[in-house]
Amino acid sequence: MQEVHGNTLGLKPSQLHALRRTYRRRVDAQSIVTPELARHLAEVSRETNRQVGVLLDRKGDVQAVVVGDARKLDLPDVGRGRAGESRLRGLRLVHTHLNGEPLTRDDHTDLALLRLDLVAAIEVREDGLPGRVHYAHLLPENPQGAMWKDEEAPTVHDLAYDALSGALALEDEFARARAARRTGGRERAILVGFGGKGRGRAEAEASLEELKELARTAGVEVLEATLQLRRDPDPRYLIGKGKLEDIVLRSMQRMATVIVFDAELSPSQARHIAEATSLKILDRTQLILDIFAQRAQSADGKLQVELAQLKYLYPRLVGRDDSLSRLAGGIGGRGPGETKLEIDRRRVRDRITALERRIEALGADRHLRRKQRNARGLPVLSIVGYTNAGKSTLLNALTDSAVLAEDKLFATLDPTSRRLRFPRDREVIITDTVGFIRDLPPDLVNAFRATLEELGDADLLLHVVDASDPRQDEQIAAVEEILRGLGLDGKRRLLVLNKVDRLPPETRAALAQRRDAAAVSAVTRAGLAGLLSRCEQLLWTDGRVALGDVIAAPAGEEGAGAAEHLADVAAPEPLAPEPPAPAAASVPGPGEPGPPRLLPSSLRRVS
Ligand SMILES: Nc1nc2c(ncn2[C@@H]2O[C@H](COP(=O)(O)OP(=O)(O)OP(=O)(O)O)[C@@H](O)[C@H]2O)c(=O)[nH]1
Ligand SMILES: [Mg+2]
Repeated sequence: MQEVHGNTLGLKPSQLHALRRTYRRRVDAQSIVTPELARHLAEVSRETNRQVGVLLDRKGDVQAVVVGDARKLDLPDVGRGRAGESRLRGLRLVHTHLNGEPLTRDDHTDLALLRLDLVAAIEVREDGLPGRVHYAHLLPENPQGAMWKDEEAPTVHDLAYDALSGALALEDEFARARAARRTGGRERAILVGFGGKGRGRAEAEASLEELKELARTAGVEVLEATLQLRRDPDPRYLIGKGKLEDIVLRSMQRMATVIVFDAELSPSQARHIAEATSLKILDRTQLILDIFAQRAQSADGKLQVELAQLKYLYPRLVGRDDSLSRLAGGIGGRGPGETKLEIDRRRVRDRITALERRIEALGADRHLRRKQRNARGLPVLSIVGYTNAGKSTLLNALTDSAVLAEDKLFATLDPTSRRLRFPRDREVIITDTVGFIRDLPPDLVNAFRATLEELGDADLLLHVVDASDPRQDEQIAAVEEILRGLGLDGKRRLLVLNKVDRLPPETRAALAQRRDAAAVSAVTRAGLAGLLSRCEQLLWTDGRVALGDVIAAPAGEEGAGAAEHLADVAAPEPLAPEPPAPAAASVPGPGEPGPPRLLPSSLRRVS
């Protein structure tokens, strides 16, 4: 005889026996419950003063008998992981309520989370006979956003709902909606912010805003964003279990395909959450990695992103295999190459080693080219700054070129260099770099170390800030922190407050003064002449004397003012077009003439 699940402790042998006998009962496939079964459940329930329930399959056979306490019933594990997003579980729960209450929150949660065909509660009357029946089934996506429909019947005899056809029709609807969504193609995400000790509400909210930007950049449709403040992170789920339940319910309602956490999840948290929700789970780092994977253009960039992804993935490749398939494909599972993530740990490790070697080899090339460039003795001006600060736009404005600039995070991945000519025939190399971001994943910093180390050659760093962004203080701090991590904090740099066209004129000069910065607008070109003369001063007047000092240049007076044209200040000169990716043999040997252009291709584009 099969086991009776749940709260069986303290039941009399006769009661247990009656419960076990329930397994012999059958219902026809269409009916929610038969009057006989309802009477039996009500009787045992009244006698034990506990809720009693059965899980019926689609043939109408009893799959499990469960007993709870007077107010609730805990279902046994009915198997985790959905058969498919458009499928229901193929089980309906029929149980008793002792206090005449309608369906509870727990009932609805079970219905939704377990994707049951149906949940029914039979009121048990004082006399132990079955009374009203409340039942609910899930609903397809609807404009009201309702997840389920509640119905009731005065007695078991009045139940007219066809449970089997109802479930099949629903599955059809789900499948149709799913197919329609698939043609839409975009991932649909719920974002989850997290704050607590060491991260107050304001900071957590700002960070969540940034996560929205990241998601947008990654091409994810953000359905909603929710924030949890909690003193200590839950070791298992990061957020509280109740909150997670809410999120899963919402995700079902909104047909989300992915949940993105604004935190770095430990491998075990990611696994537990994925198991509890059957959804794809991403954290902030993975989202950033995905953006990089989508954007990497150069061979070097692709290798570096792949390396970072694999390093992130490696500790997560434990346990159930399907954690892998859940990671593979779509957002977060995209590799820049044709690498499939369905490879085992050993192959991942081998791949990591191989990638590291190749990146190192490319690094040696780069080193050689840099030496050549340094031999030419041109000063190097490198633009750094938070992502989306306007670095590429500034480079374009200064050199009249057309580097991709757009209102997305990490528009630039590969460093680009241009020649910039100052008056008196002075020339510099000006380079644009990948944008920084708060909590830049360490694997990514490491992977891009090779690219970023070029910053070590810079004579001056132009730290570009979006002066119109309310988060600029944190952004400046984040950039400084990353520069420190790269050992570049000793470099002299000039703060450039960009986008001042968005500020009221009277605050521009004050802000520039306070931060001892140059105020510019890369778009209207205001302040560019002033910026250039400060660069000139730092490079040639003060420059080369106190290398390694952070120079506090005289406070600027520019910032306000009409658009200034640069035509007579700087004659921009784009570099020669890039030749096809050079083979190792194409690196000129000693004495050989270098490439007929000012800059080695490695700087224009990492190759
Ligand atoms: N209003 C205004 N918008 C600007 C200015 N400079 C840049 N932008 C806009 O800011 C957005 C980002 O510019 P980018 O030049 O791509 O920024 P970036 O720093 O290179 O960004 P990443 O490469 O993504 O790190 C674009 O939509 C630009 O048009 C400016 O001076 N004023
Ligand atoms: Mg850029």
